[in-house]
Amino acid sequence: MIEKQCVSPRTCVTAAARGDFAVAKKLLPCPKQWNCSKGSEFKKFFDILGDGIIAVDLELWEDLRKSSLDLFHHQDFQKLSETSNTSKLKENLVPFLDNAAEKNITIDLQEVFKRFMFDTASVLMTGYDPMSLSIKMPEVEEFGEAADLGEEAIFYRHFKPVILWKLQNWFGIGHEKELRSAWVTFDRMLGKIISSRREEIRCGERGTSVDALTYYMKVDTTKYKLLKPRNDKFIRDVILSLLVAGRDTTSSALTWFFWLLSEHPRVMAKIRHEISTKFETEKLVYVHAALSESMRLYPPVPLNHKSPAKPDVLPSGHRVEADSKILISIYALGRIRSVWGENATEFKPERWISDSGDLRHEPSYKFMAFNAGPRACLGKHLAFLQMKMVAVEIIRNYNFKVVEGHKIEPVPSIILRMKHGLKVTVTKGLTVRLGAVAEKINRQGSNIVDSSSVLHVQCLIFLLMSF
Ligand code: HEM
Repeated sequence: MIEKQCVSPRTCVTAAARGDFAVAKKLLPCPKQWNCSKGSEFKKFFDILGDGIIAVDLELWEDLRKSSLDLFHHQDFQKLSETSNTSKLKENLVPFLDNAAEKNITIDLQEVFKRFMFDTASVLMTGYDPMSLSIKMPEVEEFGEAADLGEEAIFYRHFKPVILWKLQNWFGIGHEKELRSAWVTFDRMLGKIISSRREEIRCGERGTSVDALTYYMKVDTTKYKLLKPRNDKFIRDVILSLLVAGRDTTSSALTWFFWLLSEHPRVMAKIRHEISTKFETEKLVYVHAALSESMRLYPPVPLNHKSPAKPDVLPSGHRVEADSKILISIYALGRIRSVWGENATEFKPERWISDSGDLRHEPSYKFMAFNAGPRACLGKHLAFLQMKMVAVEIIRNYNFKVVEGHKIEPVPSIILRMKHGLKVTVTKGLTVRLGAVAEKINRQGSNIVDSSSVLHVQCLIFLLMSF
């Protein structure tokens, strides 16, 4: 068990998460002994991701993790993220919302966030802007549709006997049919981008590019021996994982956040007050608290998959065998009363704020939306920054109202999306209409399909399947 093997388990996993593998290894001589891998079954479920960071274990993962850390910490990469967010906001999101407000068009905020995140993630990871969000929105966003359907198919693999989904895949039927076509879409789209970048690099162009694609095509293999910068399939795997990690999670988080705000006018009023008095994103304590609170209740990645490298004992006292499948319900964890208190199911951003008015730090093992330990999310900081920029821009300039009677229901998927999207109408200006607030308070809970109960059923199924 990790607690028994480590001199100091917290130091060990924290060191690994930071990328201090030397420190981590001193405490635990071999990464295999961290007993924290995802296991061979995970790789089978997520075969579409190939050898990308999300799906692999051990030494290859270590090289990918360390090289990604180098990239994510690079000042130019962080600058690229900030400038692409700013320009997408000004040049695409604002004109899109202005147009919707002017023409009184109902829009799907979930679709808007997905496209926004796809465009910005694509600029950051590939240097290419697909322009999927614009006033003349292309009807189908190919990558997004493929990712959504692929993620649903992977979710169902968790329930089916392996032989069944393999046969379905072989014959191209059911959800496996969608997964196969998603695979073709990813290969085609990334194949084109990779070959044109190789050509640009060959011609001496893109010398100063800092996107992930260029970085991995030129990655230092004396430092990262297992990476294969010249292998197109390898590059496709690396970039696909980064794209999926950046796009789907952040758009899911923003969608649930905006829905929760529409249900809690008191929180919205406090956010409006904060953003009218503070102008730097780092100082937006209440916005940060509200985003964390939203992800506690609606974690974009609701499940986490672990597989012990050798027999182990969980902190609960349960014995687990080597290679057994352990699914942790992050969704359930965020709602447990003994962990979060009697008001665990309520949306209360104040729980994240200390008496002195600063942000209250919650350990990652308690707030697991970004995972904990060596495989913790690498993009947490970027994600918070991006979400705050988008939230502030929208809240400062627009009022939005969820369409009367619109059903809020989660899709059974490995990413917590809304089944029917988030349909809203938008108006310009900061004025909070008091009538609308009162009306909202009266309506609270009246037309919401209880998403909690749907997800509780999902969690229960998972628990039953894993034991
Ligand atoms: C609200 C936004 C986000 C949430 C909730 C989130 C959550 C997570 C979670 C739960 C994991 C662990 C997945 C697993 O073990 O299967 C993860 C891993 C990861 N995330 Fe994020 N993520 C977010 C945004 C981002 C962004 C914007 C990026 C990149 C720009 C990113 C990059 C990564 C990477 C590279 C990993 C793999 C880490 C590893 O396996 O070592 N994430 N994220």
